[in-house]
Amino acid sequence: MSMSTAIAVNDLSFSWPSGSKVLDHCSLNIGQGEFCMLLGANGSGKSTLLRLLAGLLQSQTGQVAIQGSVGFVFQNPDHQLVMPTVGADVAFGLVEEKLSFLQVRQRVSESLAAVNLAHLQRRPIYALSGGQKQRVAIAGAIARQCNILLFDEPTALLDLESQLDLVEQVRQLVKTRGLTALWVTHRLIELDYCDRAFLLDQGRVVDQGDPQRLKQQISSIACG
Ligand SMILES: Nc1ncnc2c1ncn2[C@@H]1O[C@H](COP(=O)(O)OP(=O)(O)OP(=O)(O)O)[C@@H](O)[C@H]1O
Repeated sequence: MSMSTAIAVNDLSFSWPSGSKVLDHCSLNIGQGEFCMLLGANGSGKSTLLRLLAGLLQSQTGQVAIQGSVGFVFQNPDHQLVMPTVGADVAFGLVEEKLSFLQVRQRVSESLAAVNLAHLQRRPIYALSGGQKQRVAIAGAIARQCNILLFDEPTALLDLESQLDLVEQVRQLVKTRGLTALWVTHRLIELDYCDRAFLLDQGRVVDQGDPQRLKQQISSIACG
């Protein structure tokens, strides 16, 4: 079966002006409809890679090809939710698009329903749990019709129950809507939810494939 490529990274390198090399001839491919995870030690270049994919940073050498539009979900939702209420925040992401009032209302309610938050549309952001805030950020990306979702340690601030709720929800969204997702994590239990995983070390993909194999390998390194 051939699968079309949603994210292609080819021989990508990136250094900060200070000279430290963060990505070093990094390559990976992700097919449309895949839920992939990216693992690696602190400083291995995971966040930098996501920022290059999202166009928030420019690479010096190598290529990035993205089929579609990218939505980004950060570790701390308080850095990305800007409006006072749930519905207003999702609508705010649509200001650049030429939509009628009714179209905006439709997109907001449809995207909140997709993350099971339809009942919280009028709720102030400050009154949400961490997991609910992350779902508002995801609804924002869905409202903008992003087909590629990048997650930078989205569960780092969540307790175990909300962590597993979120990753399960993202898996369902990816599978029911044919989205593509790349999810950075340090929490190995989350590997149970993805299709494929990549291990980054010193700015290069050093291993990739079956998440359960990678999980065993990483936990044996961590314990050994
Ligand atoms: N704005 C910046 N200027 C200079 N160096 C930076 C900047 N941002 C990150 N770095 C450095 O780039 C390297 C890679 O950082 P990056 O955040 O991509 O790693 P990471 O794998 O996401 O790590 P973590 O798991 O800790 O989030 C680190 O050594 C970091 O100190």
